[in-house]
Amino acid sequence: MDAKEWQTEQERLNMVREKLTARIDKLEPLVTGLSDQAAEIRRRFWEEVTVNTSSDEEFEETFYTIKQQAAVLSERERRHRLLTQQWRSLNRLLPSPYFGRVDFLEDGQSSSEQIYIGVSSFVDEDGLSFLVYDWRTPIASLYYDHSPGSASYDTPGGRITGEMELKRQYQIQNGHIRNLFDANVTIGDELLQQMLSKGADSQMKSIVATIQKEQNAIIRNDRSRMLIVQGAAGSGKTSAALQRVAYLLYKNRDTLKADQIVLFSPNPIFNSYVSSVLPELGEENMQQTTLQEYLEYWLGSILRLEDPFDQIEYVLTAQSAPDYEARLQGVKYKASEAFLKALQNYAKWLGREGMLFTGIRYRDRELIPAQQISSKFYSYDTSLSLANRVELLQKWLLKELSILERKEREAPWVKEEIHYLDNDQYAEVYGTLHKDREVFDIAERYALVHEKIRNKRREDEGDFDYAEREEDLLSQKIVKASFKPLRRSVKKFSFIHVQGLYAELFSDEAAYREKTAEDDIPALWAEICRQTREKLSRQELFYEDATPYLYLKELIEGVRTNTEIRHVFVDEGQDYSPFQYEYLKKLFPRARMTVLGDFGQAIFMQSTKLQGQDSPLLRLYGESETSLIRLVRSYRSTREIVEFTKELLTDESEIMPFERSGPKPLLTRIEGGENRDLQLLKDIERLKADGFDSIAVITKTAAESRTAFESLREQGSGTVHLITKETINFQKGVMVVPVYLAKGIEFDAVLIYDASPQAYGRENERKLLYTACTRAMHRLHLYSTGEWTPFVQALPVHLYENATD
Ligand SMILES: Nc1ncnc2c1ncn2[C@@H]1O[C@H](COP(=O)(O)OP(=O)(O)OP(=O)(O)O)[C@@H](O)[C@H]1O
Repeated sequence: MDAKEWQTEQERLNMVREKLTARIDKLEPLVTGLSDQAAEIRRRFWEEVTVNTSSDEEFEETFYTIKQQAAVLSERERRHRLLTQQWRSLNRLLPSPYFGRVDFLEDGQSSSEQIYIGVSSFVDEDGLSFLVYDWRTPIASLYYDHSPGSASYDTPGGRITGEMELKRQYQIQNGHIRNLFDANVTIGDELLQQMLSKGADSQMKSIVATIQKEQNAIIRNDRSRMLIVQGAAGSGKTSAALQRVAYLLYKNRDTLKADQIVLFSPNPIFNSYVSSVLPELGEENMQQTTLQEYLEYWLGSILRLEDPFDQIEYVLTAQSAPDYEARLQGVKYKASEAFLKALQNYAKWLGREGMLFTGIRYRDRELIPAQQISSKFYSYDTSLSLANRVELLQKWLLKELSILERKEREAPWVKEEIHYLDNDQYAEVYGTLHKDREVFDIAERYALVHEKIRNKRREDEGDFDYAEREEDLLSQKIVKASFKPLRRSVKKFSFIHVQGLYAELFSDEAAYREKTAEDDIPALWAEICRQTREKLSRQELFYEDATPYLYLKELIEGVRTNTEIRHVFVDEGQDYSPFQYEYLKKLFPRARMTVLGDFGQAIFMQSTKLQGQDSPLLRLYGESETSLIRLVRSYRSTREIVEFTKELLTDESEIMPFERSGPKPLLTRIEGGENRDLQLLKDIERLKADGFDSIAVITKTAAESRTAFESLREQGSGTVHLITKETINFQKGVMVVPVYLAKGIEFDAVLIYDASPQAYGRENERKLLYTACTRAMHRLHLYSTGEWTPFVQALPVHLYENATD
């Protein structure tokens, strides 16, 4: 780039910054002014209105003044919010107003337009000239999708075609151009190189300056009901998902709010890792949750739920347990669409027979026996759905309770209880009576007059018997309070014995076949039944049972839906079962779904394939409503690390490295665990000295993490942190972490604590090792105290270095 061009760019930058500063200066007093005004209105709110309720007119007057004051206040607050937003986005632009430029000559026009692209738009005083375009505007797509030459972009009014004459990228820091690149073929390889060679951070960063074409397609896809992204480790799936949220919020800013978008994340640390991307882009964060959190919310008060981490810990460590094989078969089966169908059939069967109810008990007696509830239930029209009949039943029960409640007022225990009431309760009843008395007095006066006229006393109106009325009211009160929990539990459907109904499914094979019309039953069904029932008898649920249990509960009680949510994002989507997807679809009937995942990292038993003919995800909304985008280029790791990790998988075609070089992965074999730990600590020190400050020692399981952590600490390392499933904040530093908790996260350097055949020997452990190794950005070390895992042994030797060589 010649100096003159650079100079021109710097001058333009100065001009834009001056205008930005001028606008900020102009806005600032308005922002503070409006805020003061709003505060003042709030402070003097009641001074401005005189409350007068002495007559209807005065009351009305007061009402309208309050309303008017509130309207003024809310208008001031709204304007304040808008101006503050503007002011914030201008301030965000100031240090680095844009990162890209394209010169575009639209067909039919005589001159080209220079389009500068930044994190938000900035329009000149004339209200027409865009000094900076928001990266989410249609025209900004040119920058991500095309190289110089013929180019086009889509607008709501149709496609605009033309010629891109220039594409330039900027690195601007505090108002100074640090770098300028003119891109030819793919955008910003150089800029991307620089971004990727930086160290890992405790927080994910936005990638708007270097979004790649395939990623842009994910971000801007707004046609499909279901968008599936199958992308290799480090290919930017999570990044694309977060920029997509920002895009959707921008594009639909009048109709979509951040809390109408929900992201299902793999674990709580991940939440903290990604939480700063959207605020960095000037948007509010969407809702973030884990499926476990959701399940806990609905089932946690009744049952103790196993979480997915305990499940995987069992799968990885309990191989020698006698019930191991059956448990694995159970996990797989309960994740399947076949089981979903079986539950649907079971619900139909229950519509005819077999419902289990819990009788309503009250003060040690059976108030409404289960048998009576059951007879009532099966007396309803069978053409009604199960849930509709349950709703009728609920109404009937509430009515029955009212009748029984009235009867109960006569019970001896109630009279007795009255004596033990405290003063407040008496006072309350007295207050009610007092009100009644006024009414009575008027009635009495009328009666006296009436009597005089007619000259006879009416017989039906006796004197108001306070004592009797008082007692009535008190017993009413006492009984009502004692019936309250019954009503509440009826409202919560506790008259249905869901636990029993779920357990019934697992009684024996013949019964299961009959109730579910299922014929493809796992071989070890008897053992699966025993395990499930035993767990339930302890008021506990396996992780694989939680979603099906909730599903059955909803088939009976009526489906819970959330119609507010418009977009559901599922990250690490390969780790959810087909069953769980069906559930999510039902739960969010008005939402579009974006699922991002990598089948190469499917380390849980209940995984789902994201692509291919047999992918249940393609069927979820039907193929015509579904788009699939594949990402194969890995941006996270160096070429050497990608080449190594890619060979760990059997299907190699799915990852391509990005051209960034570093040392080959280093294999260190050393006798004795203690020596290994010492060596590992030495290596950590060296890595730190090389400037890497996010270093992870990755183990297969949580149990192994704890042992490694203790041992490293004993060897004298005080600065190592242990990451457990309870950890919610992700911080830089040296950490020991089980692989399944490192999902979605990255580190400068990864040290695989034990790469022996004992740790990673079975086929289902291949993906664990792959997932662990793909967390590394710049350095990857593997350690073993004996043999190497067969997955490493099978690698061509030129892919790694040996520490002992
Ligand atoms: N277009 C891009 N420009 C700059 N950096 C990028 C880009 N795409 C991805 N990255 C970087 O690559 C790394 C991996 O991205 P990300 O975590 O989104 O990948 P992923 O596909 O979700 O990975 P995984 O499946 O392994 O969790 C991050 O550091 C991210 O910032």
